[in-house]
Amino acid sequence: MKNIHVRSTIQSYDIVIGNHIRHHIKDQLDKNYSSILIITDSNVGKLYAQDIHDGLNQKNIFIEIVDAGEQSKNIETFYNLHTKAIEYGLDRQSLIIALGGGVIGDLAGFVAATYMRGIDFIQVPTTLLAHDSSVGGKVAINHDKGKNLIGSFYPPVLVLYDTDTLQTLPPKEIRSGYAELIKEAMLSDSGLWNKLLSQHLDRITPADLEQFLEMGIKIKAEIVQQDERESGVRKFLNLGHTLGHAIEADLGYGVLTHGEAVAIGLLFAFYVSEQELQAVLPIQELRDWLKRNEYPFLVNTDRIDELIDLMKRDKKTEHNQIQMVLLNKIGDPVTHIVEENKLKNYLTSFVEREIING
Ligand SMILES: NC(=O)c1ccc[n+]([C@@H]2O[C@H](COP(=O)([O-])OP(=O)(O)OC[C@H]3O[C@@H](n4cnc5c(N)ncnc54)[C@H](O)[C@@H]3O)[C@@H](O)[C@H]2O)c1
Ligand SMILES: O=C(O)C(=O)C[C@@H](O)[C@H](O)[C@H](O)COP(=O)(O)O
Ligand SMILES: [Zn+2]
Repeated sequence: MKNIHVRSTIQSYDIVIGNHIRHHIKDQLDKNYSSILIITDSNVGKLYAQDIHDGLNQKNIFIEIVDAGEQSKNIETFYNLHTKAIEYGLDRQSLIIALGGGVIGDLAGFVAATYMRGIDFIQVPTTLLAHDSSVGGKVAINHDKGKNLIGSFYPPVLVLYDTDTLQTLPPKEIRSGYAELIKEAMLSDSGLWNKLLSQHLDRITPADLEQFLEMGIKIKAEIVQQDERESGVRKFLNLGHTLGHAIEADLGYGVLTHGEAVAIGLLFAFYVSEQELQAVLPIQELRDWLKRNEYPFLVNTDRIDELIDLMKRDKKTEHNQIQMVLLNKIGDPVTHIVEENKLKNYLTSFVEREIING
């Protein structure tokens, strides 16, 4: 079992990583909660909700199951969960457990952040992608006009990462989580980039995945500890997301996974870095790796204007100026204002080069 401590100005917490630790969640609680609401989704609930329930070994445990998928990160599901919390009689000494991937972590975390102005919550991540989403305290739901536009910074009291649950994760979701690992690798000079790109996802071992997941968590934790509320270096964690989020909203939430959309965004960030910063980057290596590993290159090619509008609504936009995270080289990110007309030209030629002719 490994323990990574995350310092927070709001609420510091531990990330406990281990195999089969979901059965022993009670050992990690340092409070006596009046009641516990486990929020999970229709896939994860079937597999792991009972284990968590039994591992808690107390009275007043409730389970709420939402439909699996990105569409559940919406205002209606959020409201319904509040209704359930009220009906179950949750009070300020109650706990919410987010059991699932990033959708559940973001959704249940935002319910916890807002129920009675905030009650404790624990992240029990079950996807590879959640090495990113369960750390750092960003919780949110989507709006039709953009990703995560309604949310808060609200850290969990604990992250309990049972890596055994990754065994049941479909290959598509491994691919999705791996894209966020590649993002973290681009931000760091830890050697993770070479390690990740030397793998093929069909042949990756659980031990390798666990090692990468831990490295990803450490890179993320290091950044959020320096800038919890994203006024500076935390923006780097948004590498690939200016376009990635726009693609997700434009295609309709859930058409691509978050990681698949971010992967396209990462390639675009390389492309814009070459144009704007004259950076020399391993763009060919990334493109080839993504193709070899069957990442879908899907963008509505006739909706460039709509994509630019969505990119303008990105949370990094200030005074109407679009800000992207670019790279001078691997391990050397910068935030950079990209003028709108130039961005439109870059996106048009990127789409022609990578999506239409790719
Ligand atoms: N808060 C943050 O800092 C942050 C960071 C990155 C991403 N995100 C958000 O995370 C979300 C994506 O998270 P995700 O990729 O984990 O998606 P997800 O939660 O939808 O999970 C992906 C799919 O895998 C299934 N699943 C989950 N765990 C499983 C398991 N162990 N076995 C079998 N099936 C399992 C789910 O039911 C779902 O169908 C997006 O909404 C994204 O915006 C948030
Ligand atoms: O933790 C962060 O900060 C990130 O940007 C991590 C991203 O991978 C994640 O998708 C996050 O939810 C995006 O945040 P947003 O503020 O752009 O919605
Ligand atoms: Zn992300």
